[in-house]
Amino acid sequence: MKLASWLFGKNPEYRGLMMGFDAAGKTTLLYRLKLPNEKITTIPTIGFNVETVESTKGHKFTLWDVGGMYRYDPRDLASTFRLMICCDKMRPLYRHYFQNTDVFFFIVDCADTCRFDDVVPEIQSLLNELDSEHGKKNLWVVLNKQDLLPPNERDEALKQIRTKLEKGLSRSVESGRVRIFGPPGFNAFEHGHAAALLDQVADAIQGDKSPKPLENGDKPLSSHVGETDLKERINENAKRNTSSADDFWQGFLDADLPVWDHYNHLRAGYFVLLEGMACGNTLMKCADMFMDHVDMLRSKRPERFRNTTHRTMTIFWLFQLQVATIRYAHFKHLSGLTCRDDFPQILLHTPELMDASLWKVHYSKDLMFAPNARANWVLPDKSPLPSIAEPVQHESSPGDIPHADSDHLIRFALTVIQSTSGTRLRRGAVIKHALSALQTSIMQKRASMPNIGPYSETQAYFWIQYVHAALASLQSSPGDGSSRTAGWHGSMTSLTLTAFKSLFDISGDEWKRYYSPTLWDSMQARIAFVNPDQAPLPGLISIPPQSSSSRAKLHMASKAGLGVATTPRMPPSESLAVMVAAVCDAAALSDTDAVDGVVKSHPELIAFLYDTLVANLGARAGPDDRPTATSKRRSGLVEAVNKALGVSGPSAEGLTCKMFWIQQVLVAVEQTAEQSSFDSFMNSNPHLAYEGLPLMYYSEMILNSSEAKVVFLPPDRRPFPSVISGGGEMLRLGS
Ligand SMILES: Nc1nc2c(ncn2[C@@H]2O[C@H](COP(=O)(O)OP(=O)(O)OP(=O)(O)O)[C@@H](O)[C@H]2O)c(=O)[nH]1
Ligand SMILES: [Mg+2]
Repeated sequence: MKLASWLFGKNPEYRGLMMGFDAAGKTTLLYRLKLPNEKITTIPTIGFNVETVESTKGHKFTLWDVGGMYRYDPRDLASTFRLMICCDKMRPLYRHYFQNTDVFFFIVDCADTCRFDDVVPEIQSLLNELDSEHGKKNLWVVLNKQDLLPPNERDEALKQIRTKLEKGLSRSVESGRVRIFGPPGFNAFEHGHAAALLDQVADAIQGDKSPKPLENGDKPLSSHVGETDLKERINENAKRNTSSADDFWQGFLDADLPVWDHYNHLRAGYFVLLEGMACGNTLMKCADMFMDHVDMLRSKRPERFRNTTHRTMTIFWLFQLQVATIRYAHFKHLSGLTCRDDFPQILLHTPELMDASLWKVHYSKDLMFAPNARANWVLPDKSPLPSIAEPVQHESSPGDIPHADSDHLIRFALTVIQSTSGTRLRRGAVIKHALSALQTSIMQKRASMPNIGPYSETQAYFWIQYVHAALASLQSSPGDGSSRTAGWHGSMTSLTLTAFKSLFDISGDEWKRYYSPTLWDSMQARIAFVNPDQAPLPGLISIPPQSSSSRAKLHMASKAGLGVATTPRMPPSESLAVMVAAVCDAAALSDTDAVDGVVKSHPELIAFLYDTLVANLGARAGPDDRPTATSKRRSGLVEAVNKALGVSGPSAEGLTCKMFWIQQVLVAVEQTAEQSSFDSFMNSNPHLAYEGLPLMYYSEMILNSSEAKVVFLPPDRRPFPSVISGGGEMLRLGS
């Protein structure tokens, strides 16, 4: 069983943080350690790089390379950008970087004499920061770029640098807290030098016997109260609360619960999770549902339901319930979801939940009761939240329908309708664009899967019409909805293929009512759309009585995070093709719209970022890029990113989200041929069209935190791509 770590939560290795002024060589050093034999070209790090590297003695280090932690110089354009993302707004969040870090590096550019006077004060303020918050930690000052010192002056220059550091940081150097590392000639390009650094650090850590490597494993939640006590309380409550699950839920909806205590809070929260996730809602949405309910209870029965809503507290408990539910399901080897009646058993499996003060393990009182935490979701400041166990990925999720060869067409159609309804995109244009991509994708698929039929324009259009008719019934007004929607209240846009097929009981043979097999498979039908010969195409399709809406709900809840498969995967190529078509159409439509940086949808966001970044990026890195040659490009990049950061709109909320997309588009721009048009750029980088991409890197909890809005948080699911290969050379991008 693999474990997803939770923001800096658990790592089997030592954790190191690389800091220093811009262009000191942090990224170069990191990638020299990671890729000993490759040419390394860098551009300024936007946010972070993170890599796991191994010392020659086999010690693993997860190294974070944080771009630019230095002061603001108004003459230097680059630092404007740094200031914005890294200094003022970053300071309160240093704790997120420092937490669980075993060793710190401060990389110094020995050839940068202009800024050398700033090095000691910078390190000093860093040490103060570490002192106050993180106890005694080791800091290694690395004397880099010695190859740039003139050979005949090198020894003298190095001596001066060392003396300055030792004087300025005398107490810390004497106590061994600060160690200076800089054997003669040290430079980040040489792997031998970098490897020697890591070995010394590993030796020092071993010698100190501390810090110890972080534990791996699924540690239980910790609580202030004993487990036996908690279990007793759970059993007592379960005995007292004998109402059936349905009666309890009805009582909650009608504000008619006899007691509103911690146990019933949890029970109601668990029911809301089951209900909300079955409609494809995220945990954040479930929290909204819960708070709406509680508001309603309070307004109906203020004497019984007193507590006012608190967003962080609500999300904290719902998340705990989600984790406990998943753990219980794994423990019991349940293939599907838990049900309402499992509640007491889930609690008994994770009794800590019964401790109403469990939040104190993770949050300080000051943080929890601050107005910001009441109104927004904030990340814990004391200890990370528990990790969600990530099960082995099963090929089929619960409720999955065996793969049929028509699935790819149905999925294609579903994505067309989902991506275009409610937008101002031209469905016709998107379909036209997407069909040619579909044609290519089918041709590729047929090479390995001969059971897939050849591309047919008629078949593709038929399914678009059919899916459209089905989804139209979900959008019908609530009055007539009850008969047609068979109790389905989920969102149309989050419906997965499996859930959709379950809901409408689709087998893949539906076309037979409309087309004769001869016409359906004819060459004529492949080339262009032909009208049906058996019955006119449907305009509206109701959910059939034999529909398995419960299976659909099960599948949605599982996908939303209450069952198996917690890390999302990339959509299949036919869906991506539609999304690419939508982005290209948005770009064609938005000639003037996004000039002020206001984008209304994801496609508009990508089109805007592409325009902004490509227009401002300037010349690309050449094969001979060394410090001076890259400086122009560095400031061009910073300017481009600054402009791109001006974007706003629902798809670009918060700094983490913006920076994520900027980074993704930048990497793609660097990888794509210079002269390519926007359409071919998108066809080469279809992942950019997928709005859910951030969730492949970030958990929902991080991405939706109020911290993620104001600072750029590192991903907790997987590192950003930071390697670019093009024209035979590797370019390292600051993540
Ligand atoms: N000659 C020489 N150049 C180096 C050395 N280390 C890095 N460089 C160059 O210095 C420039 C900056 O290096 P980076 O590794 O990007 O610097 P950084 O510290 O990551 O910079 P930011 O990401 O902006 O904080 C690049 O052009 C590197 O090729 C070194 O030891 N010797
Ligand atoms: Mg860097």
